[in-house]
Amino acid sequence: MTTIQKGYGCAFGGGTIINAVASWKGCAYATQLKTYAEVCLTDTKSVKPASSDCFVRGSISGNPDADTRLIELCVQSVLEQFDCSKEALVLTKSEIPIAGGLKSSSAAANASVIAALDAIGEDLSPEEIIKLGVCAAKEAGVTITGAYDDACASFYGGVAATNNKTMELLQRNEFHYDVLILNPGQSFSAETDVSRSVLMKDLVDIAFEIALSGDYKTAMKLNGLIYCGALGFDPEPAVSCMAIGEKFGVAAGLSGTGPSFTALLPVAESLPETQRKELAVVVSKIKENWAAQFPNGKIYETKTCNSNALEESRRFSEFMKTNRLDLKNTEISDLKF
Ligand SMILES: Nc1ncnc2c1ncn2[C@@H]1O[C@H](COP(=O)(O)OP(=O)(O)OP(=O)(O)O)[C@@H](O)[C@H]1O
Ligand SMILES: O=C(O)C1=C[C@@H](O)[C@@H](O)[C@H](O)C1
Repeated sequence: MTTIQKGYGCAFGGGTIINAVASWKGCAYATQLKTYAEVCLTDTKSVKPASSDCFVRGSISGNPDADTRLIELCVQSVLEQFDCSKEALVLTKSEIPIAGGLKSSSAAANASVIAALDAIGEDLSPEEIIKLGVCAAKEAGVTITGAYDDACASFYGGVAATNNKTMELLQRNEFHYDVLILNPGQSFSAETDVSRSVLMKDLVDIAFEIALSGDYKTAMKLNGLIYCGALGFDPEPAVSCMAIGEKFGVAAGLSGTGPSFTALLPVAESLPETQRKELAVVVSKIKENWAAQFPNGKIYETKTCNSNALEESRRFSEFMKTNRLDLKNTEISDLKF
């Protein structure tokens, strides 16, 4: 089997302002945690189909048991759209924990669609790229509403409010915060209780209007408490974090369908020296507090992201191709482009 063309894409993970499961309307923001994808087109029929209708074989670095159907469907859709009869391998490498509520599926979908386009040398509009990934996510069964909100945040960066039923982007803004993430460990975001969430539709609608008014932090706090109530999560990680970060107006809440929580803090570099030091103490205290609550959990320190995934992907592709690298043998920490 010979690889004849390669393509690269990447996209961002994120956090939730409003989970769309209750009312189809959602709002999400992008973080700097990324998923990278590499697509290799091959010139023989030796790629073993993952299922009878699929001529793309996927793998997820470091996660041999994870479900690869989403990325296979993404690449297959691109090849079909351009009548490309080649077979393909798609590999992802990611900083985003899988199925934790941190938009891992949206990032993987956007990254693999972009990588497939790069491999065949074709373009689609941002909207077409996002919708292709959302359709693949629906087909793969990894989403309830299609998660167009997450997909838009992962692609455009910033904060995006959408109607997931009509796949409309209602609002997109720049979003500048430092972000703390608690991933408690267990991952089951696909197994959420939809009917208990829908019970809260009237409350979530109020939170969504608050988000549209631009008060994203209040919307996020409200959304977090509503969904913790509906889904049986203890809101303590969010409340204790906000108590520690009160002086800095820290907002925190459940992300997606859980189990992760995210917190928005002021951008440290934007503060005067003394406050920056105080903020660093607050960050340490939040991390200690979360670690005590979830000894097996993982804590991530990142920032919101306001870059566009397609532009980021072009830089990534050029870096990989110029340096003749392949994703399998390259550490994420070495992807400096
Ligand atoms: N790096 C990745 N590479 C390939 N597929 C991935 C990757 N990350 C996630 N997925 C796919 O997405 C699925 C998880 O989707 P799920 O919606 O449950 O998680 P999430 O997107 O992290 O959560 P949420 O939508 O609540 O933010 C995985 O089972 C896998 O199929
Ligand atoms: O599966 C879905 O449809 C969704 C899952 C979560 O990420 C939510 O945050 C999102 O709004 C919708």
